[in-house]
Amino acid sequence: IENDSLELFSSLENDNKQARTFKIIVIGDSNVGKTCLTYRFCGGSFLKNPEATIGVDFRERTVQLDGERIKLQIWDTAGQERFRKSMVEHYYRSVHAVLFVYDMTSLLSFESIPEWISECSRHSVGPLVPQVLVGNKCDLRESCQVPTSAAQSLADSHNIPLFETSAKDPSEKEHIDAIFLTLAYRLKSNKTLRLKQPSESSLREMRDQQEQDATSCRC
Ligand SMILES: Nc1nc2c(ncn2[C@@H]2O[C@H](COP(=O)(O)OP(=O)(O)OP(=O)(O)O)[C@@H](O)[C@H]2O)c(=O)[nH]1
Ligand SMILES: [Mg+2]
Repeated sequence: IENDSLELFSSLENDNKQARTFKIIVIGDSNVGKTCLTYRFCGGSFLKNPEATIGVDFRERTVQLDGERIKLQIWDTAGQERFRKSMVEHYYRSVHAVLFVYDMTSLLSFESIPEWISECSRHSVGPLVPQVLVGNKCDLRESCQVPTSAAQSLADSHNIPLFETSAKDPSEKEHIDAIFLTLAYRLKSNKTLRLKQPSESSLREMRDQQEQDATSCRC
């Protein structure tokens, strides 16, 4: 009886324990599908007519990994320079993982990846921060401009895993889950990570900035 009640107690304790939260930023050129990918992961469906992201959109999903609840706080960032420049510092502050995205039908978006990687390092995102490279829009096979071999060698040279997927194709839904879960597993087992949460005041400051950007440069 004693054993049973101990087990019950520890499982109750587990349920009550707050889920650990990890901040994942999604980075890449405008129009590559960052909003659609994050929407697919958090909302389940394909977002048909997304607008260009201004500043950042927050999405969230809690997953259960080996009996632990993990909350993934996903920062869907803006690809357009004018909608992101005032926010860059906020993107990288206390980030736990990074997802780089390019569009498989746009060579230019792929050629930007090294710049996104170096922006990351300039903001002191070190090698302990899990990263993945994602080629999106694999459903548009005929218009593909980025050979898998080229993407793979870029990924290898940075020691980052590569995934090719589609936010649009419903049969890729589980694959998108797996991409985010790859990061979540690495975060869960990385005991050395500091789990600093963004403070309320810095979030407020960021939202004010976002409103300013939205009203001043919709041209
Ligand atoms: N065919 C296809 N189209 C996609 C896919 N993902 C996104 N799109 C389309 O690509 C366009 C851009 O998608 P977004 O998700 O808004 O791109 P973004 O990277 O968030 O762009 P910014 O917010 O400006 O940085 C939209 O017209 C989407 O419908 C995909 O997997 N396949
Ligand atoms: Mg967007």
